[in-house]
Amino acid sequence: TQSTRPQRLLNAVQKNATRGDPRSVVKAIDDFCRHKEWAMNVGDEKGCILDSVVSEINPAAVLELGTYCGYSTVRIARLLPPHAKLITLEFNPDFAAIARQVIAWAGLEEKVQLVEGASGDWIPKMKEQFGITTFDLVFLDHWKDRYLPDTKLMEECGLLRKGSVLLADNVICPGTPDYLEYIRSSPRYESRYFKSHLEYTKVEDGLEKSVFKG
Ligand SMILES: O=C(NC/C=C/[C@H]1O[C@@H](n2cnc3cncnc32)[C@H](O)[C@@H]1O)c1cc([N+](=O)[O-])cc(O)c1O
Ligand SMILES: [Mg+2]
Repeated sequence: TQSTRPQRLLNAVQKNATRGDPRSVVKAIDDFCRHKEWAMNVGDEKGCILDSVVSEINPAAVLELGTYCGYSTVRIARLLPPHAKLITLEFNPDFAAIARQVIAWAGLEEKVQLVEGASGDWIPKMKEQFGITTFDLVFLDHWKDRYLPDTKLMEECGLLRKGSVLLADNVICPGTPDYLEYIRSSPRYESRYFKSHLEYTKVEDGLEKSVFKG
């Protein structure tokens, strides 16, 4: 049977990265995507901005929307303090299966809870299912038309506190115009755009960092 790109990405990790070494897993995926097959990971350039935001917040509770192959899951989880938790939502079972193996190869299973399902279904269940009060950081990287409805849902479900940070990928390419319009005009957020490039290309893209004011 024909392999899929996520399967070939996992093979590259298992071939080129060292078990238990998250940095080598990140490097193996970036090398694969830069030299073999492009894939929609946040990538190394925007990944450095993601790293700096995670390190600055030092979050205890992180939510990632859209795991895909687990690249940003590994990038974030490798920086988390002990006992911190990253919950990542992925509704495609094939992608979830690959991501679980990438996360395991990095040795980060203890810090990551991968939940198979749709963000719209799971956001309302975060408190009861995982004992979450609020998230310190949310990384949005799923379907771009879901950023706004899911942000409103997180507000309604009381998952954001004064100081919670939303970090959104792809606000330029492919673009999330309705989300940007909302978050930049809302008095409840302080937003800042981090200009960068679409992963592994010279096309402009960037991350929008928004702090919830409560
Ligand atoms: O389309 C992009 N990302 C969408 C990512 C989607 C991923 O999140 C999951 N998902 C979606 N809604 C979900 C709801 N709930 C759970 N998982 C969900 C999908 O199963 C997929 O694994 C994208 C595209 C480009 N690009 O250059 O074209 C570049 C990027 O960096 C991108 O992130
Ligand atoms: Mg993205």
